[in-house]
Formats: sequence, structure tokens, C-alpha cells
Amino acid sequence: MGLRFQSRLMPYPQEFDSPKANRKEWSGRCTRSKRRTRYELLNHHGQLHTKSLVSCTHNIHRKSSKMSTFSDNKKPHAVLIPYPAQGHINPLFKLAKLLHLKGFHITFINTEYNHKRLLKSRGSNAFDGFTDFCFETIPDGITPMEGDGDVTQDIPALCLSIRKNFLRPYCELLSRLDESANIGLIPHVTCLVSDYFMTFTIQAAKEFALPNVLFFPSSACSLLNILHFRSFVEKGLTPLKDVSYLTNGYLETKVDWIPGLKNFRLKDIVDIIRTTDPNDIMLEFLIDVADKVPRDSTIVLNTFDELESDVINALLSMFPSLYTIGPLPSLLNQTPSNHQLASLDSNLWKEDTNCLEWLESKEPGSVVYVNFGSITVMTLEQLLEFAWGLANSKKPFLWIIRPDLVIGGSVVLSSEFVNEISDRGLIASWCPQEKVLNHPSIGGFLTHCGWNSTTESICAGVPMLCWPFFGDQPPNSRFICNEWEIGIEIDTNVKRDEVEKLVNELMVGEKGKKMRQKAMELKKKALENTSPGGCSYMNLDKVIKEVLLKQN
Ligand SMILES: O=c1ccn([C@@H]2O[C@H](COP(=O)(O)OP(=O)(O)O[C@H]3O[C@H](CO)[C@@H](O)[C@H](O)[C@H]3O)[C@@H](O)[C@H]2O)c(=O)[nH]1
Repeated sequence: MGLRFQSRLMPYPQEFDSPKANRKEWSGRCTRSKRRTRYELLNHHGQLHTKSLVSCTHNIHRKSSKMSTFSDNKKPHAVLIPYPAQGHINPLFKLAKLLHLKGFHITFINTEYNHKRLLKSRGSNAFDGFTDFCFETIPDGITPMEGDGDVTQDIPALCLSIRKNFLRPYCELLSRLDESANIGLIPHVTCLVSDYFMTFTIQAAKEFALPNVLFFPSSACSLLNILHFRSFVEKGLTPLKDVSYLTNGYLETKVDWIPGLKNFRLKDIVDIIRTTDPNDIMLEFLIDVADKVPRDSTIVLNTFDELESDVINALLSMFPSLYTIGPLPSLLNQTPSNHQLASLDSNLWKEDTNCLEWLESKEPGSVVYVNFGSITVMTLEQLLEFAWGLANSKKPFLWIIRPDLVIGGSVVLSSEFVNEISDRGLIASWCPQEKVLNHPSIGGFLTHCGWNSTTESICAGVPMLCWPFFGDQPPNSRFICNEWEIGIEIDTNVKRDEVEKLVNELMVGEKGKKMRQKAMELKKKALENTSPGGCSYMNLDKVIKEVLLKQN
């Protein structure tokens, strides 16, 4: 495809440095092939100069670029990169949509591996037709060429690779975007928005002289925990001397020396401190991240002020440029969107939507929704305790069992269990969680307390049964159960009798009723914060104006 253009339509390609052409009045020809843009430029002596540029790295990006009109080139352009796991991709994708709705051209970067999964789950054409919401990829540095294992589940391996392998391809990508902008295909990149754990972007932002906003995808409380990990080591509280410390009562030790944390015990802290390994990869990674983030960084949090006020105040004294913009599900829902953008989704697994029809057949508030997120795994023994606890509760339930949920094998449920639950249980492998949580039939959520699940449950006004598994889930559970009183925690050593009892308490007990009321009150506060004039709503506008649109 050939395209004639003149200087008024296209900026002079900077690559044509010599001989000096008349940069104001020039003409030429641009030919775009699959991966290259070839320029043939006539200088004022009529001499022909040619240059080929790799104009885009990715099919999706190419399709989008081809459709973009040059008149869009004045838009601010935000490049967003999540940590490469589902629980990080989803909230940053929401933020990308919000920025797009506020007028930004968006480039969203996934790892090659995750992008392939995204295309597989959404359909290979799912991202076609978006002129100013583009996707790019960089390698994750660990996927074997023909590998079929799921690297998004290997968090320590990803963390090691992020430190070692991501900076270079990320910078190369920024350079390529710059090249594409120089020839007028896309607007120049004006700002970066990066997952807090992707600290290599801090260095890249300096090199490219771009503002970089760090998005923290979990609770404010877990950020506060991580920022104090070095002190836990210095105080000799972690690593644990041996595994007996996990069960000998040591984890009940009070943590009363962190401003902003109330009534916390060691067992409520982000669980990385429970390691017995002095060289624990995750502990080291998180301490390194905390060290690398300068105190003048801009940090945005997917929470709202009333939810974690003491913690947010403590964080503000450490990071003055901190903005609460959550809960993002509610903020996005309240921002007028168009149908096409609303249909863009970031789930790496394909959703089974039959469960929505199934929910239609159930009484309002009657169904327990069970989902342990994208990373949690459990033993077969634990799965069976949950299974029989749910069955024995006699309550209808929708249970999402990922194919890799059980350690070391696929799940085969006995015919006895299947018969027992046939009239009231539905099992699926992945679902549209926000739609499920907002369905009137849902009465409670048995969750691992991932922060997205927590905020999505709050936005839907649904109370929770909590089985925190790892990472930030213990502090999240502590807040759910003790601060907000919208949940009850299940013992780590899960037993069917306890599950049965707590499911009943949640669904039909007095405690469940109170929790439901409080969950509805929190939902209301979340709505207030994210509607026009609300604190989170205004904070997003502030961060855009004060940081993202600020010229360096
Ligand atoms: O069937 C499903 C299951 C999940 N989801 C979505 O997937 C996301 C899951 O996120 P989250 O609830 O936070 O759990 P994880 O996938 O476990 O997320 C990881 O990342 C989060 C953000 O840092 C942490 O809070 C968690 O502890 C960590 O495990 C949510 O948006 C869900 O709506 C679906 O749409 N359908």
C-alpha cells in the first residue's frame, strides 16, 4: 500500500539527517509493509533518499496504527505496564480504560506469553478496531520457546526475570513508539503508568524524561507492610528460625511499632515474612522494590480514603504524592463509556457465561459464590473439605475451580458428591466475576481475599467468608473481618464442619445479616467516593493534571 504525503500531513522523518533537506517543504512516498515503513524522500535537489523503519512491533499495534488518523496525534499518550499476572493486569487495564475515556491514547504492554493467552481467551480479533487503544508486548524472559506450563503462576521466577530481563525490551519498545510517533503514526508518548513492582520503569522514565506514575494493585495496608519489611529483618522477626514457628504461637506476636497499623499480629502481615529462608527470593525482591521507589514518586492506589484511613495517612507521610483512586470497578462503572470500550476485557481465562443463566434460576441472595482467584492452589484434601462443607450446608453455590487449582493434579469429584449437589451446585472453571458478584442471586462470597476480589465484593455489597492463602491476603482478611466487619475468617487448616457452619452463618445467620448491612454501607461509600465530586473521582483528575499531563 503506497501513500503520498507532504510535510503538512507528516512531520519530517528525523532519521533523514544528511544531506540536509528542506524540512519545511518536502515530499515523499511512504510504503507500509507488514513490519516496516519505507520512506522515499526527495530532497530539494531532487535526489532520492530512502529509509526503512520497523514501525511497529506487533500485529495488533500495526492494525491499530494503520487505522489511526494523523489528526489524533495531539493526544497525550500513556504507556501502561502491569506486573504479568491476572490480579495485576485487571486493575491496571481498568485504569487504562479510564485514561482512554479522559482522552489519552493508550499503549498497554503485556508479556508475549500473556498476550497470546489474552488473544486465545478473548478471540483473535477481540482487539481489532481500536484506533487509540493499542497493545504491545515484551518477552517475559522465562517462557520456554515451546513451553506449555503457565508461567504466570510462578511468581518468584517472574520476579527474578523482571529484575534481570525487562528493562532492555521495555526501553527498546519506548524507542520504537518514539519512532512511530516521529513519522506521525501515533502521538508521542507523554507519560508512563507502571505497576509498582515493575521498578525498572523508574530508570526508563528517567532516561526518556517522562513522568512515571506507579500503580499499586493491592490494599494500602499491604503497601505499608512491604515498606517495613527491612525493619522486620532488622528486628530479627523474619526469617523465622524454623518451621515450628509457624505453629508454636509465634505468629500471634503483636506488631505495634508500625504507625497506621492497629491490632496487627505477625500472622496478619503480608505472609512473605513467614519464610525460614534467609535468601528468600520474594522477601529480597520486595525489600529491593521498597528501596528502589523514591519518596517523591507518585503512587496511585486502588482503594478509597474511608476504607483504610489510618494506613493512608501513614503512607502519605512517606509518599506525599499519593492518590487514592479506588475502588476502580466502581469508578469505571460510573464513568460514561462506549459499548466498544466496555466490551474490552483483560481476562486470561475464557469465561463460562452459563453460570449467569444458572443464577437467574435462583432466589435473590441465596447463592454462595466460591472463587480463589488466579494463583491460589490447595491440596486435594483441602478441596474436599471445602466441597463437603458446601454440600452439607445445603445452600446453592457456584464454585469456580480452575484446572490448576489442586496441587499436583486435575480435579475429579466423586459421583457421590456430584449427585449430592446436582440440584443446587454449579462448578465452572472461570467466570465473569464482577457480573456474578453483582447478580441479585448472590448472597455471599467465599474468597481467598485477593485485593481485586475484595474490592469487587465491596462494590457489589456482598459479605465474605475469608480463606487467605498468601501474600497480601492475610492483611486484607484482617481488614475485612475486623475493621469493616463484613467477613468471617476460615481456619487455614480448613475442615468441612467449619465450612458448613460458617456458610450457614453467612447466608442465613444473624451475623451474616449484620455483615450484609455493613457491606451495603461500604458499597454506598465506595459509590460516593467514585462519583463526580467524590474523593477518588477527583484524585484521578488531579493525578492526570498534576502528574500525567505535566511537561518534564
Ligand atoms: O473466575 C474468575 C476468577 C477471577 N476473575 C478476576 O480475576 C481477578 C483476580 O484478582 P484477585 O482477586 O486480586 O486475585 P489474584 O488473581 O489471586 O491476584 C493476585 O494479585 C492481587 C493484586 O495484587 C493480590 O491482591 C492477590 O493476593 C494476588 O494473588 C479479579 O479481577 C476477578 O474479577 C474473574 O474474572 N473470573
